[in-house]
Amino acid sequence: MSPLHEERAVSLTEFSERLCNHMPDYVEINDLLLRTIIGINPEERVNRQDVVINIRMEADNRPAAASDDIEDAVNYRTISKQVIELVEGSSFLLVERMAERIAAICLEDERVTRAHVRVEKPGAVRFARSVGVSIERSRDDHPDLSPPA
Ligand SMILES: Nc1nc2c(c(=O)[nH]1)N=C([C@H](O)[C@@H](O)CO)CN2
Repeated sequence: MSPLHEERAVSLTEFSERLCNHMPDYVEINDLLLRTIIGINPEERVNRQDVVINIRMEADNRPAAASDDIEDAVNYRTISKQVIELVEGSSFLLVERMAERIAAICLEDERVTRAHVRVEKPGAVRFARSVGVSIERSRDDHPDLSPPA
């Protein structure tokens, strides 16, 4: 192999190692406990119940770390307020629909490349601590959203 090709091969190897080893940054909202109408059973349609929401948003945290300016951060307080407004004002039948709508809120911030959302209903099923769903959605799953920043 010529020196030029060997050099290029090394850089491709290094590139793939960096790509495979790159751990994303996250902004997290943990154990957001809200009460809402959620469920398919008649009593769930009239009585509010607890839901526990966990959110992990992939976003490059380095700009905010460098500037120490909240404007450069995905503000978890802003996202939390939007999620609280959605959930407390909703009456979804399934936790899947709630999780999808929460992921869409997260991805409205163009710095968020991927949203991990878990929605749980504590005590909704007898003998289980909680039941629920976990989803991961990227900007590609929402073509109507702007491309990554
Ligand atoms: N995959 C799902 N299964 C079930 C849901 C749900 O939202 N997603 N909901 C129910 C009931 O509302 C249950 O939470 C209370 O009996 C059952 N299965």
